Amino acid sequence: MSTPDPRTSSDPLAAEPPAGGPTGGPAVEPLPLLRTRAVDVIRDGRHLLRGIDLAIHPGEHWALLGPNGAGKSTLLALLGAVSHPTRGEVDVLGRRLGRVDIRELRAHLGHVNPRHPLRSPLTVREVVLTGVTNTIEPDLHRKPSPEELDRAEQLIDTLGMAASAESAWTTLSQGERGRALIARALMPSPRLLLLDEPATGLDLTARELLLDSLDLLRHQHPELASVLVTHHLEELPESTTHALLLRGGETVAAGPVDAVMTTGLVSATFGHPIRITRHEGRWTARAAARRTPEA
Ligand SMILES: Nc1ncnc2c1ncn2[C@@H]1O[C@H](COP(=O)(O)OP(=O)(O)OP(=O)(O)O)[C@@H](O)[C@H]1O
Repeated sequence: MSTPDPRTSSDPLAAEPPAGGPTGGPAVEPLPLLRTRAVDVIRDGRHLLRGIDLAIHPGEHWALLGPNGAGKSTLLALLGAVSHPTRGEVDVLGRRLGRVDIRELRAHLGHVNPRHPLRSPLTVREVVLTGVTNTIEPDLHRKPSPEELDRAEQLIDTLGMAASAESAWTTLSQGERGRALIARALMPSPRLLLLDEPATGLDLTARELLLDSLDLLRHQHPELASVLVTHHLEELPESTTHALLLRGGETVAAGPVDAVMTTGLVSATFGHPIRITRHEGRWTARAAARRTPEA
């Protein structure tokens, strides 16, 4: 099979987006990196997802929000080519799930699993370098190239881990591990980064460092797209562009973040009156007062 020319190909697996605009002919709407159409997931006779339609383009940063059991992890598993839909279509990087080797697809996705099963005392740098081979332990038969070492250093710096590059994994805090895992997931230059509740269990400083790092990363890599799953609006980086609200396996709303993250739609999603405010780019959610306390 011949390799498509990344300068002319519209293949989202290609390293660069197709040319367009003033120097490359008429601007073309980039192909979505992820697309789902009328997706249902049924397991053990239960509808876990129903009628999910979604398109995620380069440069978009989606929040996937919903209460416990809404189907967020089930949807992320489809987007990460980890599982297949029961009905409907899922295109990941232009490839239809069910028609391609999903292991090949996964190599182009940065999937951050907060339950990374590493037990040995590798350093942060060594853990980040395992992203090249997407293995838990280093491949002892393979020496990292100077370019890979440089990239690891840059990512460690972007994720705010330069001072801990030599620290052993086993001694890291949960927040430090989270940031190291994002750097690891970015080693193969994925077009898409999937983050499953990256801020869960972090203290305030660790959460803010993580969110700052994500903002910086998105600024430095404008073509990257991402999907971040959370229950908490406070855990969303300022650079979030879009949101999908899920309840009971169905979409409540999906689209640009300011149109979706509203008091009415978030309240409907969580089944509770919740007041949303956005201040200096970040969101807060508070239960709306249902009655005035008696004097
Ligand atoms: N293999 C399965 N068979 C049957 N039910 C399942 C299966 N996997 C998940 N579920 C159920 O599907 C529903 C959605 O689960 P999912 O983990 O996707 O939700 P979630 O939004 O990620 O929840 P949480 O916020 O609690 O992590 C849950 O009720 C869960 O119990």
